[in-house]
Amino acid sequence: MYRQPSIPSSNIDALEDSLLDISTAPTTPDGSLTFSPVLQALKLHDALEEAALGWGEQRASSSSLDATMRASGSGVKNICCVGAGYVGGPTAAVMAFQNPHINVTVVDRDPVRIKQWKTKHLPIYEPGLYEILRIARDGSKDCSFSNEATRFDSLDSMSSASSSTSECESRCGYHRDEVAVKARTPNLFFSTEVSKTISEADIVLIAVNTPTKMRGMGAGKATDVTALEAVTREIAIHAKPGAILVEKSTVPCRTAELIQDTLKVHRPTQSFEVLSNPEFLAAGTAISDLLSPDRVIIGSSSTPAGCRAAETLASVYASWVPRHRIVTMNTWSSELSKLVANAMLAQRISSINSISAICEATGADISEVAKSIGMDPRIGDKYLKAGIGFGGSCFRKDVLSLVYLAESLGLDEVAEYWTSVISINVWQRERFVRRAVRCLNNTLVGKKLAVLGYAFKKDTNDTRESPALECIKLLLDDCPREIAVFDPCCDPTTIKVEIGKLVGKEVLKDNGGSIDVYSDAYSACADAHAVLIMTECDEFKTSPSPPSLGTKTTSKKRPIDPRPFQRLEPTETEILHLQHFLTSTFSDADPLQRFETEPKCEEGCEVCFDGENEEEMENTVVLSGSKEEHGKDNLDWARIAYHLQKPKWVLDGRGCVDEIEMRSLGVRVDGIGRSGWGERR
Ligand SMILES: NC(=O)C1=CN([C@@H]2O[C@H](COP(=O)(O)OP(=O)(O)OC[C@H]3O[C@@H](n4cnc5c(N)ncnc54)[C@H](O)[C@@H]3O)[C@@H](O)[C@H]2O)C=CC1
Ligand SMILES: O=C(O)[C@H]1O[C@H](OP(=O)(O)OP(=O)(O)OC[C@H]2O[C@@H](n3ccc(=O)[nH]c3=O)[C@H](O)[C@@H]2O)[C@H](O)[C@@H](O)[C@@H]1O
Repeated sequence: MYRQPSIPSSNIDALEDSLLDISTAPTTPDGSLTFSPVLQALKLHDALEEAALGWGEQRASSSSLDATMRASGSGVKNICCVGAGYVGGPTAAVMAFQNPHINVTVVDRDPVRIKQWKTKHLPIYEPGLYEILRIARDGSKDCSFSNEATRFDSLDSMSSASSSTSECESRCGYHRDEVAVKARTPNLFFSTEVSKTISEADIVLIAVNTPTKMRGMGAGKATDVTALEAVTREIAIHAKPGAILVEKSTVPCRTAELIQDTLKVHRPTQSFEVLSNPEFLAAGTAISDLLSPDRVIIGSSSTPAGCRAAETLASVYASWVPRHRIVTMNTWSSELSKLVANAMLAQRISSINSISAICEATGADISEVAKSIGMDPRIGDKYLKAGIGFGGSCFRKDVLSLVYLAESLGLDEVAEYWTSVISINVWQRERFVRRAVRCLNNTLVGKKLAVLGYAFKKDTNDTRESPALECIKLLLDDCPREIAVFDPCCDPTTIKVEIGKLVGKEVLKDNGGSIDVYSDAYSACADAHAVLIMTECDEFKTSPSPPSLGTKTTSKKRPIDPRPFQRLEPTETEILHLQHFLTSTFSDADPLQRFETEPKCEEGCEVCFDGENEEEMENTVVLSGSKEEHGKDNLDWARIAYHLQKPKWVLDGRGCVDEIEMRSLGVRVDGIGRSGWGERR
């Protein structure tokens, strides 16, 4: 099911190695169903529609100053983004895509990561990322298409955008506008030449990792700014006079001061502006979040130079973000806003999880409670999905950073309040595992458990701070015969390597332990005494799906044809919108014939070699992973149930399965937030 790009480790010194360990880059699961261009089109559709609408609003209200800024980009020619990770890579790609007149270069000290960004085997998986990268990184050809919307009554006789033109023309007998889109030269680059690229940049974005400090003062809470400090030094030495420095990384409040101090030490006679521009994208929806952000926050000093710098950065965003969504404020507010945004989201999850325990004990149903409270617009329905708690690289670290800040300021009550968000999260996982063990007669000895879902959320291969792993560690204490793990977005080898690293190689089946990782759900579940659902993947859901609350919903509706465009020079967002419509309608990865030839991998590329006939693919333009044309199939629970040991158990940590449907298959369900078998016994 997967093509495994085995990533050789970088050959850099020990300190850097340890920092790179913190910065994990899961591999791209080319074989994942989520790579289907049709699915990607459907998922991005809403974001694009919104972006196009936003442009409508903006066009109606935009000032001539905005228009001038967009056209000129306020003189910005080169942007350098330091850090080619989950934030740096996609952010730079979208910035370059939307600003063809600006060269954006992403630099990283990890040569392996940079090499991956230059090939079709990207180091991270995000729906829609590759299409954007293909245009910005590889350039594009001239293309043209009819400005007439596709007529669905004649779809059968059409196969592409251009054939739709001739069909319509011959039928209606008059000439419609053709839209011509000019070729683009590449303007997105990836490099390991950090200092050289910094020295050429008008704007330097800092998007390096800022994990929790693991030792010394503030260990376990404070932010480790080692990587940020190292980059700041590089910038201080090499940046050209007047360059604007931008914190994209999530940083403690008043970090801009630290950066200014470093700059002053190295360049005492020159002044630089430091902006705070935190990123709010979420894993799995990074591209739609970037294309259509709720807001772009820019913090600056209130001096004229600070405001000018903020305007310059705003002008880069204004190429695709409506001006009213770009909010400027003071630097400290901006830095703090990011921590608070994550803390508030995490707090909602802990709040609903705390209520889930009350539901289990009283007979109330958490999904019904969440639905009813979420209908109050003052509360809203997002981030109210109870489960085994939040994971991911940021919520925990950012809440802890806030706790540390409060403690440093002597605000103990505040620190205690936010600490409880983390405590509930840990407690919730433990509760789930306790319930699972209790359902299985308080013993796991000799039993096989199937774990469905390993990534910290659906639609991503990001496994940092995976709640599943924390639960697996707890389950191991009860000595099960086997824990069989499956995740539709993660590569089994990567999961094994990670478990070996974080828990110990001896726990893996290959080394005589009990954990095995499977590439399909049915083998993982065969003969299991219980199936534990740990990630809210759509594939795991029964039908009809339980009400979905909380996480950003993905539209299942077919994209609509955005034509006719009002102007004969559509924006990149509009062209992308059309491309998604055509891709989903005609299952063609390059319906506008815009893509340049995909970069070839080196001779003997391990990823290509792994099960694929590269020669066959060479002359075809494909989007990475687009060979899977079908959608994500929901699991056949009847098939799984048939092969489970009796009594058949599903322990649902993410509210994925319908209890009545499972009962009809002879399966007992126990889950989060409703009284299940656990209480009835
Ligand atoms: N992952 C996410 O979804 C989000 C992350 N953030 C924040 O963005 C920042 C970056 O996060 P990720 O992209 O997830 O991290 P990451 O770990 O995926 O990427 C960071 C990159 O920085 C590179 N790097 C570190 N030190 C360097 C140096 N001195 N010179 C050159 N390159 C260097 C690393 O090699 C790595 O490739 C963090 O502060 C995080 O809190 C913010 C919003 C979302
Ligand atoms: O700073 C960051 O790194 C990012 O952190 C989160 O994004 P992310 O962690 O990628 O994903 P989320 O969708 O927020 O989910 C986080 C965790 O919460 C869990 N969750 C989410 C929503 C919910 O209702 N219930 C719930 O348990 C998810 O399963 C997942 O484990 C924020 O949503 C982003 O805005 C932010 O930029």
